[in-house]
Amino acid sequence: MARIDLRTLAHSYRPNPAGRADYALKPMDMTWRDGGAYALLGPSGCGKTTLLNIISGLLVPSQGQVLFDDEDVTAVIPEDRNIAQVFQFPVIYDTMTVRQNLEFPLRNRRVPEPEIAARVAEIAEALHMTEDLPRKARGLTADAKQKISLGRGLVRQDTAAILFDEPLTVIDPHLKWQLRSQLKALHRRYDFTMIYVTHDQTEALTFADSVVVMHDGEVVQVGTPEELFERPAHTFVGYFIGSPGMNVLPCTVDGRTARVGASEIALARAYAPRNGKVELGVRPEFVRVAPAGAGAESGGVPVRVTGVEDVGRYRIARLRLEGHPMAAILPDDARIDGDTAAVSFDPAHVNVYVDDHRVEGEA
Ligand SMILES: Nc1ncnc2c1ncn2[C@@H]1O[C@H](COP(=O)(O)OP(=O)(O)OP(=O)(O)O)[C@@H](O)[C@H]1O
Repeated sequence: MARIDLRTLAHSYRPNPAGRADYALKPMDMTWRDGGAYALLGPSGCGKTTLLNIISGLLVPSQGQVLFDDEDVTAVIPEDRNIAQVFQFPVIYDTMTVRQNLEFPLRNRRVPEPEIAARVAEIAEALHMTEDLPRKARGLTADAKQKISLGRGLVRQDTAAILFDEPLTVIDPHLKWQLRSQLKALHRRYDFTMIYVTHDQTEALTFADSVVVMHDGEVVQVGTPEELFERPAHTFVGYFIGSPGMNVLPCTVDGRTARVGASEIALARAYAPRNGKVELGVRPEFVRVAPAGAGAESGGVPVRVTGVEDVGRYRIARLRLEGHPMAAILPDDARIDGDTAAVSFDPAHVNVYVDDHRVEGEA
């Protein structure tokens, strides 16, 4: 497996790109650690597949370099890059047996026969496919066929990295979590460098040690699931991760106080007044809702209650603070009477953003 470095990489599908908006990938520098399990997460059209195809060599970037263990492979064709790629839909040989399908990538590399047999048995066992080995692929379900694709991606030991492009899209939801944990177990066992593309936050957060969040052609944060939750580096990460996403409220800051309209909110750190678009971000999990009137002395600010939704695992209060919509997750025993209430925020979990980027305050 290899470490992958992207140096001032950018890509435009246009022949003569004029400005940033013409780039599907804006200039980026990034390192993918050898043996890392990464999820590449972002909404449709943010550039995930473009980035993956540049790493695999299916696409040559308009600028910058791709390095595998310090070797520049930007101009190297996919076959010579030693990358395994698993796509959304099964890529297998229907007329071959499952065993032959799994053996194929190894035969191609002239791996000795005893090694092929051992490796295929190991991967089939890890994917719970041992009994299917003698069967023709043609007669299998879509799920089983995609498992063969995963197996073909995982079977080689000499790949620089394994790239997965939304590989569980066609898989039955019941099987999804099972396959995800099998992939994770295989990662622990073999230490593959894995990049797993998805637009599904649950899939990303359960699979990866490190999540790379993309938005509009840019990597806006690389972090552990906890970091993305606790300290979203960009307001987009706040919206995109979490359900409901982070509340983002326009404010001004001065010292340890943020002001949203006439309401004052305490901050854990001190901030100099800032120009530009200043906002505070607080997750619905860190908003406490109290009866109206639990006001100034307890740090609460008045809100209007526009609704309470029961989503099964918890209830969500929909509120308006100085006219701005926001949400709070309610503990089981919380009661809301009428259409007004007071909210307070846990200062340690209030983030401040300037022009969408998180800024650090002074201790
Ligand atoms: N071959 C192409 N020619 C021109 N534009 C393209 C091409 N492929 C992708 N794009 C554009 O580049 C941008 C990024 O697309 P990309 O497929 O990389 O996004 P994605 O995050 O993988 O989306 P999805 O999850 O829908 O696959 C989009 O605006 C898309 O329309």
